[in-house]
Amino acid sequence: MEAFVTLVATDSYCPGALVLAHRLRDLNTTRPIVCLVTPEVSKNACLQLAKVCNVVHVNTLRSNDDANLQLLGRPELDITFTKLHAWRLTQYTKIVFLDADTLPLRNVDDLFDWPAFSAAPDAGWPDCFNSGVFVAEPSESVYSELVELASQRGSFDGGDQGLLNTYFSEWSTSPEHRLPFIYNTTPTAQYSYAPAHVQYRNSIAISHFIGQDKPWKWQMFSDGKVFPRGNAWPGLCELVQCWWDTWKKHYGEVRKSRKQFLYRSVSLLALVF
Ligand SMILES: O=c1ccn([C@@H]2O[C@H](COP(=O)(O)OP(=O)(O)O[C@H]3O[C@H](CO)[C@@H](O)[C@H](O)[C@H]3O)[C@@H](O)[C@H]2O)c(=O)[nH]1
Ligand SMILES: [Mn+2]
Repeated sequence: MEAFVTLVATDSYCPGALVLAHRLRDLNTTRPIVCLVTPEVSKNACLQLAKVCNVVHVNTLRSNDDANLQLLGRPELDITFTKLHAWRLTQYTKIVFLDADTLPLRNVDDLFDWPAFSAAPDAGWPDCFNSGVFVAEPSESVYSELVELASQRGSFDGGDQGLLNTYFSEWSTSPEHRLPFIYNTTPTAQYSYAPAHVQYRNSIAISHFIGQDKPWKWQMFSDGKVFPRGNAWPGLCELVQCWWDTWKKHYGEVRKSRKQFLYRSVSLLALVF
């Protein structure tokens, strides 16, 4: 059996996982969806998640690597080592891991045709893979080796991506394990090559909102259209709109804020749970 797997280590990423799971289902996946959940996640969030996926409780794995996380500018990503628990899901022969901030734009069951370990290049350093989308075969021994490597050498970015790139270092020289970029496009990357996003828009399989600006932090006008954040370019607004349309489809319209003009996403969890 094969499964999609995601991770919710804090309530703040729960909306992401809910939209991801609904989206996979709306796009008619034939595979079960597993959500790894840590003890930090509230009971209410777990209840909501359990309605759309199989919740698997795991303990939090932290990198405790403040220096490298500082370099990455993301101190909150110390908990991403928890992702390693995906290798312990040995009841599945193959898994496709998707970060909670990914949004499939079409059915992506074809990812299961790829060999383990497969991943797509990272936009910031294409000789490294981005660890938000990968194909893997669960294995207790790989899990143990990853944990061992983490304790011996740590991660060069303080998160799972640095560790996994060190462990699967042959990835960069094995083309058969290199997923096309359309499986993990990153429209929020600092250098995101906007013209290519426009040119290949219809080929994108998965959009991945890397960085701190997650779709659930955006606001919306009362007509349901997203309020462009910062210098967001039109293609990005369209993708965030797609995320919000999925949310609205399954959880209804978000209540009007006191200002009457904008729907506030910040109170989104409170509105649903
Ligand atoms: O407070 C948190 C932080 C992260 N997560 C989970 O961990 C994932 C990774 O965090 P995210 O904010 O998505 O990281 P990115 O901005 O995507 O940054 C990059 O760097 C991370 C650390 O190496 C990798 O985990 C990512 O896959 C990679 O894209 C999320 O999607 C969630 O599934 C939580 O549940 N709560
Ligand atoms: Mn991510």
